[in-house]
Amino acid sequence: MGDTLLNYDSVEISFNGTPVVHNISFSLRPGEILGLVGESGSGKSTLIKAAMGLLGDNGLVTKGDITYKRKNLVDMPEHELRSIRGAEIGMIFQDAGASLCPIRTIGSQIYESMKAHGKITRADAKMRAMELLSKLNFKEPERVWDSYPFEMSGGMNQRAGIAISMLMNPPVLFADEPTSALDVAVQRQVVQEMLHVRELFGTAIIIVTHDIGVVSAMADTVLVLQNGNKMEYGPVKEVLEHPQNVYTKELLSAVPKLRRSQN
Ligand SMILES: Nc1ncnc2c1ncn2[C@@H]1O[C@H](COP(=O)(O)OP(=O)(O)OP(=O)(O)O)[C@@H](O)[C@H]1O
Repeated sequence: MGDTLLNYDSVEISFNGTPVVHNISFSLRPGEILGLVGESGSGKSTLIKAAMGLLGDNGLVTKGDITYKRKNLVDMPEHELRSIRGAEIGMIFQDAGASLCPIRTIGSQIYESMKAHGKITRADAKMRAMELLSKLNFKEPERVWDSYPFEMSGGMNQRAGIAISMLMNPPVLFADEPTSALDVAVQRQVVQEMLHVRELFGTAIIIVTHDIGVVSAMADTVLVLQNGNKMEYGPVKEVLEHPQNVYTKELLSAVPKLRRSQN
């Protein structure tokens, strides 16, 4: 697996000494989109938080390794992890609007986050942001820059959140339930934007979702989790068309909301 970017090898994660994620292995190649699916509490968020060193005080990777570009993230000191987060591995969450500061414009927040990663003037930050927002087909990039989060719809905030996380051009993007707070039409726009990001920048994406429809619309590979255990893992077509176990079949019985053919 020469060109693997991110690799989970026999990972166990525990909270307060009790394992909640068991023996999980998978890998992510440049430009690959992996769907991480499973019901609430199955360990999806915990798996991606572990790579970022965001498990909190009582959470720990108790077995196995998580490597990014061959560096082990599991025992990496916090100051090194900080330089990985954002610049190497970008993150977007369920509700970008809520994670944006309500009393500052999107433009100020973009400028702040770019300044945190290196010296840049406000004018240069704005230029880079305008360029990126245009590439991602935002109709009025200037308006996004000048808006407060409450002035934009949930879908626009989510799309802006994705664009902001791409300003550093990270090779990997973690998207934790990025569509679940949105209605179906807007979900489709967010899925389109993530596909566009992959197309433009070759970004590898792990999308955490409980929506098999989102997985079938955008993922190349899928990992199905139940109670912290790997139920299935493989190419999306194979897993969705020929699920091997009852749990996956049950998940699939929910009507997919999005399909590749509708995009
Ligand atoms: N900080 C924590 N302290 C203790 N237990 C935790 C903590 N965070 C998660 N857990 C436990 O780890 C398990 C996996 O949780 P996790 O949030 O990763 O699931 P999930 O699949 O992402 O669920 P959801 O879809 O609801 O976000 C659950 O049993 C949860 O209770």
